[in-house]
Amino acid sequence: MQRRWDIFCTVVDNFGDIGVCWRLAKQLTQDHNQKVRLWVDDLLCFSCIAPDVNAEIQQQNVQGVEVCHWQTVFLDVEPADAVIEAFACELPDVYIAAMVRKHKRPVWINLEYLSAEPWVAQYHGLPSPHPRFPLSKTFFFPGFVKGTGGLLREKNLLTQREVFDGVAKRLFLDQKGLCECRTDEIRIALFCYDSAPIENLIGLLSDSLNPVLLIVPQGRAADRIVAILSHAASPDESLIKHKQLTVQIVPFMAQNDYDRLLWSCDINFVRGEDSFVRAQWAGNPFIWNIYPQAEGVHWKKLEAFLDLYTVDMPPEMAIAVREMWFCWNGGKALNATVWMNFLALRESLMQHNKKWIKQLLEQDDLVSGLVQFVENQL
Ligand SMILES: Cc1cn([C@H]2C[C@H](O)[C@@H](COP(=O)(O)OP(=O)(O)O[C@H]3O[C@@H](C)[C@H](O)[C@@H](O)[C@H]3O)O2)c(=O)[nH]c1=O
Repeated sequence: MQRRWDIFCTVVDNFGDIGVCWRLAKQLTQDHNQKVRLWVDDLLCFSCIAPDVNAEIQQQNVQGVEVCHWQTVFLDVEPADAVIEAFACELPDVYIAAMVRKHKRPVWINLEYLSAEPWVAQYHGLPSPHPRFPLSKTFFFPGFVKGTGGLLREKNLLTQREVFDGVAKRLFLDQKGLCECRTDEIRIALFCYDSAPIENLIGLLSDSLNPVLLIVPQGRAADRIVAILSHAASPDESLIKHKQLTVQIVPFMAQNDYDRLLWSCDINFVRGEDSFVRAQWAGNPFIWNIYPQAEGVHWKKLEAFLDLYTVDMPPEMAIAVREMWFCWNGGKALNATVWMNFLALRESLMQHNKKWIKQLLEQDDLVSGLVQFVENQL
């Protein structure tokens, strides 16, 4: 049944908050024929991942989703049937009061951050009564195992990814002005935080046995690489060659194109939450730079994911993956042995990732779970 949804998103930092909400809004609209309003407080950040969004327009229709600028003074609007507050952002009081006044109370969901920690399945689906209003919201926890809310996955994602290999891939690379790949060249996409040991990686890739093409979206990591390789920079600074390494700095891409970039590369360095999940659906070897949190809380999350992801790997393979990820997150120095051991696993990781995807497919995707949950409540 077609329901109306309001999704509220505050951009804390980076692109992950709006990245997740935008996918969620699109999937509700396109895969489930729902009517979605997406309230975002930072349209400029949004327009980086969705160039169709005009940061100057307060209310606009983008790919079937009604995009609204969430401003401090919130107008009295009619709440939808289902309301999602993303990542515990606080709904405006005036909106909550309108929810209370509705004859049929909306289903209120707090969509949480993704974690592989075992407690997630226990907390997923728990209600939380509001301290001031006679309403209750439900915690929805995305996750990797049964009993959690699952992961964002469009209905036709894996089919699209399969048919992409071949002509479509070449066309995409061409369109994006990405260098022609030599047969022995390793193509790597790099998206990471400042804390990652980029200097070490650049050194290792420069001395690589094979030529390497490193594709880096504009941003702080790209700036650092330009600084590191300043002696080798070409006049336009978008293509830098140093020994075996070619660095190509590319404009930040629309989200759909970024997916295609992940499908096109031999190895994907990803970060945060959304690109991390997309790298898993891409199926190529990937290395996760986890969002660093105070007091090292993120290490537990990293371990929890690695426990799930490596459990079926032969021990040497599990060790090599753990070592690489540990070093990439600053646990210890990244050296040639760690990198070479990881690189040697490329083929076996492709095979492993096929099994991993199969395992992930055993659970419903996040949006199907949300739609089902809302239908059961209304
Ligand atoms: C590199 C690139 C990314 N993207 C998209 C993919 C994702 O939707 C988004 C990046 O989001 P993430 O991978 O999650 O990384 P992030 O670091 O940008 O976001 C983070 O934000 C913090 C506030 C959260 O606490 C983190 O958990 C995480 O979500 O940007 C593009 O659309 N084009 C690009 O060129």
